[in-house]
Amino acid sequence: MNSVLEEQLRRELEDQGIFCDACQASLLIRHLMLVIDKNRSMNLTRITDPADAVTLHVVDSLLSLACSGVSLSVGDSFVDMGTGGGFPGICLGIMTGARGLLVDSVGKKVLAVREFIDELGLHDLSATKMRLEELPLMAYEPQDYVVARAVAQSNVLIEYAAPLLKNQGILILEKARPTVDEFNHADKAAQICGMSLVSRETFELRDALGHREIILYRKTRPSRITLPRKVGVAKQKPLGE
Ligand SMILES: C[S@@+](CC[C@H](N)C(=O)[O-])C[C@H]1O[C@@H](n2cnc3c(N)ncnc32)[C@H](O)[C@@H]1O
Repeated sequence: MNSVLEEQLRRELEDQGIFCDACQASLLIRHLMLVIDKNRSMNLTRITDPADAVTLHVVDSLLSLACSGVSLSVGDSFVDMGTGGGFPGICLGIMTGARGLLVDSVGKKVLAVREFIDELGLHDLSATKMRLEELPLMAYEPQDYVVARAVAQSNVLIEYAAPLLKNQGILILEKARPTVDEFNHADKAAQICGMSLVSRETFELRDALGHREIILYRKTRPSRITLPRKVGVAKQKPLGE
């Protein structure tokens, strides 16, 4: 079963221009199977058909690696904001060897992600239970990359990410179909938070399973406001709206 899924995964990633070796494919599918298994006792995903989950979770989590503005690799650091069952953080860690901190406010999800990390032997990844607004107040080093998939509107994510990134650090947003309004709000929030748009690339998942956009922002200057704002304010009074 796993070997069929590994082949499917490698083929679909290759179609997106992403090379995945046999060892990486094996780890990525083992993570997916751990998620599907854990999903029997807690809510991590609605997608439980393994072949669909390969596309909609694993391939989807890795599309940013096809973007020319992303060169995440060993020695780089990243934060996965709102990791859920480890998407995209565990997938990116397996594919790149980068040092990742996977963050979620739900303790049960973080415990599950820690189990997955231990089981897969991913020593460069760790998971912590925290609100994203509180993360910059902890003594974490400024990050090379911050990523988020399916967590909040782009302007909110830009506000969460700005104080986590080092100068020239990159924010990777994975979106289905952002509206013109969402994009305009993000643009204004980026100006306030000291971020600049780098690129916006579109991808199609196999068999019309989904249209995706990977939007990159770069931290280029200090924020015009003090960040982070208090917990909850980013969503209650979103920047740029
Ligand atoms: C829809 S899930 C997506 C999970 C995962 N990124 C994925 O693509 O499967 C959104 C996750 O973000 C987390 N989240 C949302 N807002 C958060 C915040 N302010 N701080 C920490 N985690 C947050 C939620 O607990 C949830 O696990």
